[in-house]
Amino acid sequence: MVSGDPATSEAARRFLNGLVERRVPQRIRERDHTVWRPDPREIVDRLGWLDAGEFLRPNLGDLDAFVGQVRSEGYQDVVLLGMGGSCLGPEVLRRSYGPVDGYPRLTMLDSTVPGQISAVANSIDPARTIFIVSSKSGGTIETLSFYRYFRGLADEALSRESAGANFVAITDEGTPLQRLGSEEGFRRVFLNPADIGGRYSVLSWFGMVPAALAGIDVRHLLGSAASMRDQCLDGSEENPGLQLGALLGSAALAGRDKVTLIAPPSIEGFGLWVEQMIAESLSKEGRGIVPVADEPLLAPDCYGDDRLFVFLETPGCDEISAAVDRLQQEGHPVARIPARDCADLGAEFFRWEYATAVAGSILDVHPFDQPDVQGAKDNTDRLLEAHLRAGALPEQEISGSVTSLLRQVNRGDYFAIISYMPVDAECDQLLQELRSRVMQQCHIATTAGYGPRYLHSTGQLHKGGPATGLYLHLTQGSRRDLPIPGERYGFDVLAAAQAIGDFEALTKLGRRVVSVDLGDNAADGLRRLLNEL
Ligand SMILES: O=P(O)(O)OC[C@H]1O[C@H](O)[C@H](O)[C@@H](O)[C@@H]1O
Repeated sequence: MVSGDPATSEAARRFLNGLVERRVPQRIRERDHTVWRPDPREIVDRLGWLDAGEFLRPNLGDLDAFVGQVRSEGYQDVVLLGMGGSCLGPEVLRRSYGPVDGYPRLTMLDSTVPGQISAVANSIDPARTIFIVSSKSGGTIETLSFYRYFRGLADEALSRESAGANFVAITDEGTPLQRLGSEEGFRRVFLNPADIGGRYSVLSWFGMVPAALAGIDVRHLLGSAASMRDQCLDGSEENPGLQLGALLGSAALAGRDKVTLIAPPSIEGFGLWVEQMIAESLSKEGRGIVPVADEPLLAPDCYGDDRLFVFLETPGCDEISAAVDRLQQEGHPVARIPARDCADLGAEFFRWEYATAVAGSILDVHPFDQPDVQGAKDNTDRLLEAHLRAGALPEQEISGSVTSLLRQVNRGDYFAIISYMPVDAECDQLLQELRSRVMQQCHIATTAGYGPRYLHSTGQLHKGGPATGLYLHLTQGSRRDLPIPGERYGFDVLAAAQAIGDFEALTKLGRRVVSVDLGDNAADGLRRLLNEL
């Protein structure tokens, strides 16, 4: 199962035996909540992902008809408005499959930063775009604000009466979004089974509606997931989800709590989804696993002994395979999962969902809740109220420097860059350089996330996981605002309230965090930071 480090391999084998002896696969199949907790709450009503494909299969004809109708009406674009579990799965599919001839182009919006919203708005014709408003709870502030903004654009381009046809919702029954959908004339509201949690929802309507609209073969995805599900029903040591879960859990207990996913470029977006799956499911109560995704792949001596590498190995990724071989030769534990690019994505989604649930049982953490995400949301609400009262937000505290942060590094720490700015290829490249420098100089794991996306993913880890994080919080001062129809604040204020709110949450917990304002030009600001190192 794992090469490079016999101790990690031996421990995983032992835990795997123990799981089989305790009949864990059979008990998961029977929805036995005692696999995780004596209390069934937020467990028995969160295991619907085990059967998501079964729920969808009889509805696929209906989905085909829906997609056929949209295509026949000549829509050019589909924009998915959603956060966290409601958009990361579709984002992996979008990046992995790319545009499909004859189908609308799929775009994702999960940022409140005005520049990002304008970039999406400028790239589409709202009259010829289907907007998918996607939210399990139906009450997520970002998603509903995006809706208001784009509904405003569509109303202007069409008319208030007809623009509803450009909107589709995916949500649970009885949510505010379901009501909004029927009151405001949406083309369709897809109701998802309530027992599927947000981050476990990619193989349900949440993933399959955007995928089908973008021309992705959802039958193939579900078929691939079903074959993995069948293998995960197996009560023996051959169960692939059980094997990965045993490895993740046992390695973390032995101090290898930085699970580093290495994926080939063809499916590299998969890391974004795994990051949320692990961070929100397994990092709480002061312990857990730190997911490391999309990190630069460097020489073996840049890594500490707190790593477990999992390599999704696809044919033809020879350079990456050679670098992974070197890690293994130097004694780093590496698990290799053979994959066939997009063809196996359905199976990998299911394998990691299952393995995460198993690892939760080993680590004695509740894998279906996210108790520390709420704190930053409460801070945001409080700051927005303060803004309404006083007409301004408190200033973002600018504190310390990247070098002062790195002086505090201890063995086993991780360095997390959290940045509130539009996603941009040049900045992505500079952020990767920053991560490389930190890895080379300090030999610690690094992560990078854009705000507010990370709040719905690694935000749980930052606040609820082990206190081993060093946080570089990057903002961009104030920019041109973009109004949110019906609100007394705009997106710039919302994004700033989220940035300040999370900074305050981290500070209050005594986390090591510095905040740096990158100035008007984010790329120049990042280059200044690089010069400091
Ligand atoms: O789908 P929604 O209800 O809008 O939730 C979106 C996201 O919100 C929260 O931050 C949760 O921590 C995430 O797990 C969830 O995916």
